[in-house]
Amino acid sequence: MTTKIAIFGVGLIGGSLALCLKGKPGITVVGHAHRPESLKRIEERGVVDAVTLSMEEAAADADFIFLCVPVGLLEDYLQKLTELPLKPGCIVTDVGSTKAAVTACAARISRPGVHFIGGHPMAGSERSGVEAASTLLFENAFYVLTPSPDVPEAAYHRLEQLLTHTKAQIVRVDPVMHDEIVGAISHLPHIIAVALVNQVRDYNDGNGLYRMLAAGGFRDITRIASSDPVIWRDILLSNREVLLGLLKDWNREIEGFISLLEAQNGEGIEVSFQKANQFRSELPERRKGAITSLFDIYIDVPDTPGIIGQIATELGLRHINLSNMQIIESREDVPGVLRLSFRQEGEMERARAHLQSLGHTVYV
Ligand SMILES: NC(=O)C1=CN([C@@H]2O[C@H](COP(=O)(O)OP(=O)(O)OC[C@H]3O[C@@H](n4cnc5c(N)ncnc54)[C@H](O)[C@@H]3O)[C@@H](O)[C@H]2O)C=CC1
Ligand SMILES: O=C(O)C(=O)Cc1ccc(O)cc1
Repeated sequence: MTTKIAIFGVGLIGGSLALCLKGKPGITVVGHAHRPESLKRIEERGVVDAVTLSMEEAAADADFIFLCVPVGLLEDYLQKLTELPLKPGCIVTDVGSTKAAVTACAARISRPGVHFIGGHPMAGSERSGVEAASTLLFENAFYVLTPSPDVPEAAYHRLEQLLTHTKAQIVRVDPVMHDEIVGAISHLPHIIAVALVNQVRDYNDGNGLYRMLAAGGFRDITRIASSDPVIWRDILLSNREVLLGLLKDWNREIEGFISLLEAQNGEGIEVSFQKANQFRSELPERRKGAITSLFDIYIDVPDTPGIIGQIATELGLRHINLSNMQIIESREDVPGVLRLSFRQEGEMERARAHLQSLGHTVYV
């Protein structure tokens, strides 16, 4: 007997889930595309066993249905599913970045024999589309599930069991609490990154040096501002109430700094930095959280023409995916330091071993 998985919205997250499940014993993955161009891209990327433009065909006899579309479309998709014949016992889940609204909607339109369990794999990237999908995306990440009290334990465990293929760690959280916490650690930082980039963009209109000198650290801390505008528009609108409260608190934090600076209160500034430093040192070491960290290594590079290209080629020949590279120090009189960033720890380890075998000094 095969287990049929239907994935609606085969983009970054849907495509990555498909890759985790496709080819596993007894599993068939069918993707749903909302337009012919998407269907072609999904076929070309080969992440599913079959892909269709028909919602009915995708949902028919599915044991699990994953809704992986932008948050603003989730309720629409749930509604459309209620109009289709679904297999008795079917589990419907989603991957949206907010959980309160979709869980409430599912409760309103629930029907006997079909179980909705909200989900949020807390891993991703600023990229989108099926081309960016990866089998490794969820490895070691947290995967939040938000079942309502009326979901049978057996259904919850079936989903939990299926998700072991993602190698993520499942965490059960109340949907409202999910939105409050993820609002603070993911959605608010997103707004701050975007606001910061736009502030500097405005300054740059008057002086192009801003953009030129913003390489490196500024680019890193604002990476998430390059994310898909539609995906993030929907997240913000869906978590609006929580975010309005968080932004008021944020204003208070910033007002605090304004007061400290106006009063030239060095001691107060130091106390604020110390408190942040202390709390930050207590954050889990885990490398995968709501905002993805890159895995970095540093190597000394002699001041030899073409050396950077050689290193990139060496990694490319071994199919090691480099996410970013940056020269940290490059002066004629000192050797440079090159930072190489990888999305996966495994890639970083392979790069480190290979570059060491070529005689480079590598620091982590
Ligand atoms: N991007 C990320 O890092 C993460 C995203 N999520 C959530 O996952 C869901 C999907 O996000 P991604 O995979 O990043 O986005 P994506 O843009 O890569 O994929 C979205 C998919 O939905 C499809 N879609 C279906 N109907 C659509 C319509 N009418 N308009 C636009 N697209 C339509 C698109 O064709 C595409 O395949 C969102 O709900 C998002 O909040 C959750 C965790 C991480
Ligand atoms: O690019 C990053 O680091 C992200 O922040 C990815 C991300 C986007 C949305 C989520 O709900 C969870 C993770």
